[in-house]
Amino acid sequence: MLVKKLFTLVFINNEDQILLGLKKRGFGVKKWNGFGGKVEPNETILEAAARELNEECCVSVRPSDLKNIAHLEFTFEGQPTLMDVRVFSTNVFEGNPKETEEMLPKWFKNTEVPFDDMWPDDRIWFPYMLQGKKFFGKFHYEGFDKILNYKIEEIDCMKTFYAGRKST
Ligand SMILES: Nc1[nH]c(=O)nc2c1ncn2[C@H]1C[C@H](O)[C@@H](COP(=O)(O)OP(=O)(O)OP(=O)(O)O)O1
Repeated sequence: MLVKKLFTLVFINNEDQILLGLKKRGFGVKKWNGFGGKVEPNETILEAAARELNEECCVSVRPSDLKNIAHLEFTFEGQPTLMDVRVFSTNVFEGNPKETEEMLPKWFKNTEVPFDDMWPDDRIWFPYMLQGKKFFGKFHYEGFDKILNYKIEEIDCMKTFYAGRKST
């Protein structure tokens, strides 16, 4: 049986730019990605998303300004963990992104996202996000570089999507 672990992933948008961070250590090291991490037992998912963003690049958002735009699931061949990732975005934020021990933040034009240095799945689902669509994606990996199979679908309403799931 798969053990689900809940994560957040936050993207900050500013006109035609998106804020990404180069992960300096741990899971996904040397890859550009949004900001996020595990949800602690004493916080809501939105609080966790805002906290991780602030810890990783010193940008502040109000949890209520975060829009849930997608849900992603990642599994790895031969491993019992399912990474359950809630994806959020917002263009309402405060502060200039600053480098931290975990992340080096940088603004990228929406047309110049560095897919060669990101998770391979990002190339598949970023176009949905950049077009303002809501979506669900499910990716099964061999190791961390090869996608064995995947599924992606557009969603009308995230609330309805979560209501139809057994948990989270
Ligand atoms: N295949 C993938 N594609 C993607 O775009 N983002 C992924 C991904 N797999 C994981 N992520 C994201 C989800 C989450 O935001 C982040 C992983 O979180 P971390 O391991 O950095 O968590 P924490 O910051 O809580 O960890 P520690 O502080 O090191 O305990 O990477």
